[in-house]
Amino acid sequence: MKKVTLVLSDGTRFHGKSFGYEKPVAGEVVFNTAMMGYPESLTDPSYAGQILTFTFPLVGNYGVPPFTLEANKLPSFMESDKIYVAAMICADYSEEYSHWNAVESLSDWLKREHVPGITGVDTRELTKVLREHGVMMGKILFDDDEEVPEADYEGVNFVDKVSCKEIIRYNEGAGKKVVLVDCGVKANIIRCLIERGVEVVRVPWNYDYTGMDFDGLFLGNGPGDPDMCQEAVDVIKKQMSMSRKPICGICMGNQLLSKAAGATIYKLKYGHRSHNQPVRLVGTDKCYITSQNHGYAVDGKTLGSEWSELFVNMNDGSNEGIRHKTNPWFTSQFHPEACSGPVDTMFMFDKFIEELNA
Ligand SMILES: NC(=O)CC[C@H](N)C(=O)O
Repeated sequence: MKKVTLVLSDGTRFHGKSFGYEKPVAGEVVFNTAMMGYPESLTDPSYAGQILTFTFPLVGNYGVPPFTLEANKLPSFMESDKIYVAAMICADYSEEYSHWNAVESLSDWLKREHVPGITGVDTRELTKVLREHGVMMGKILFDDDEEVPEADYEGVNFVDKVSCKEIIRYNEGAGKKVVLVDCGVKANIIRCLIERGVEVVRVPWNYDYTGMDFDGLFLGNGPGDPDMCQEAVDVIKKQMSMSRKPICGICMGNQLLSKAAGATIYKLKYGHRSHNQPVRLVGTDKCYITSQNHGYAVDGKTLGSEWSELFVNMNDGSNEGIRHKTNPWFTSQFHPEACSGPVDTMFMFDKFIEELNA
């Protein structure tokens, strides 16, 4: 295994060994504390532009599932059609694997998709650095004097890079029609809607759907800074001024609806990326354990007077969703579709379908 170095923007260096594709890359270095789910995380388009550190030490031991498509054309085991992270980092890569659906090793997959992977890194120390300093840009170098393509995270419109370019329809003629705004949507969000018997019309992130014939609007997840997506916010505002059709949003969807509701966005120090984020349903003592992957947050205090917070994070008090006081418009910052992670908040989809049929 070739030696490789991660250099953070503050100059901190971490050394490890390469087990993926060998090319220098740069990206925002983030960490996820989940214990499993690397096929789903690596293919989650919300990680575009980021170097993902897995804090759970052992990675690769259950291999990689095949890229097969279901009848509805969604990938059976992945969250999209390819790996979106710029690179991945772990402490102890296992080339040996065992799992009922594994067809290749993580190393072979990364190499085939031209994505670097580093093992042997002290990921506890790296995570401490990121927690204390906040997330930072980083470079992965195979030789010390290597030229790395320049990369930025802030100020880049990653959504435009990963969104579909044309309308895609699922479950045509099924019944109620849902417009799904694709900011980089995960497959399981689409699957959760299809399973509930609706037709899904997936549109590009900046598409003006307000003139279309549909019953409800769904705003999906996506990478990068929501402030880069003003075009999407303007269409949401237009839609809200025209009708009170149900609207639901997840993650980036929460941020975009909140912006349309007048709220401002700020960057979290090191984000929420894990399977065990506790959120409280506002006005109750009910707490849910949720799957999350986000670096930005809604400032709940800046929401318009017609809106209130729906969920708050029990670790840091940050916003985890909003609701309109009279119209069926609501969101979550967490991922009710899981994939991977706990499925305790699937009721978000049921609630949306209930509103469609109300
Ligand atoms: N998963 C998402 O939709 C993430 C939203 C946004 N890119 C953030 O980091 O906050």
